[in-house]
Amino acid sequence: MKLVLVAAVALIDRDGRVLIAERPAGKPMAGLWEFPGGKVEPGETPEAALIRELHEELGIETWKSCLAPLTFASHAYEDFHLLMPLYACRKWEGALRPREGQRLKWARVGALKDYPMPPADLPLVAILRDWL
Ligand SMILES: Nc1nc2c([nH]c(=O)n2[C@H]2C[C@H](O)[C@@H](COP(=O)(O)OP(=O)(O)OP(=O)(O)O)O2)c(=O)[nH]1
Ligand SMILES: [Mg+2]
Repeated sequence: MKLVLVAAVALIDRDGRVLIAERPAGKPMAGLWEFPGGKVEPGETPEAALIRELHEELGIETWKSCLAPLTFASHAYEDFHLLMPLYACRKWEGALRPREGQRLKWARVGALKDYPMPPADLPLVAILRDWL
C-alpha cells in the first residue's frame, strides 16, 4: 500500500474558531470540508509543505515557529494509506483569500460535526475539541 504524507493545519482565530476549506470540485473527496494543507513533496519537510500550501491555497504567510504539532491521522483509504500530521497555528500574516475557488468557513470546534469531513479527520476533530 502506498503511504501518502500530507501536512495539514488547524488555523485558530482569536475567538478560538477553526478554519476549514471545502475541497474543490474535480478533486478526490470534493465537497468534503478539510483542514488546509496538502501533499509533502519529495525533499520537503512537513512544515515547509504547509507554509507553501498556505501561500498557494489561502494567500497567507506563516512560519515554522508558529506551527505547533498537535496530533496526526493514520488512515487506510482504498488506494493509499494517509499519514497526516496536524499542526495548530494561531499566527499568520495576510488576508485569507481562497485562491483555488474553495469555500472557507471559520467554525466553532463544536460545530465541526455539521460539516462533512474526510473519514481520516474525524479522530482529529475529537482531539482538537479536547485541546481547545
Ligand atoms: N489537506 C487535507 N487533506 C486531507 C485531509 N483529510 C484527508 O483525508 N485528506 C486527504 C485528501 C487527499 O487525498 C490528500 C491531500 O490531497 P490534496 O488534494 O489536498 O493535496 P494537494 O493540496 O497537494 O493538491 P494536489 O496538488 O495534489 O491537487 O489528503 C485534510 O483534513 N486536509
Ligand atoms: Mg490541498
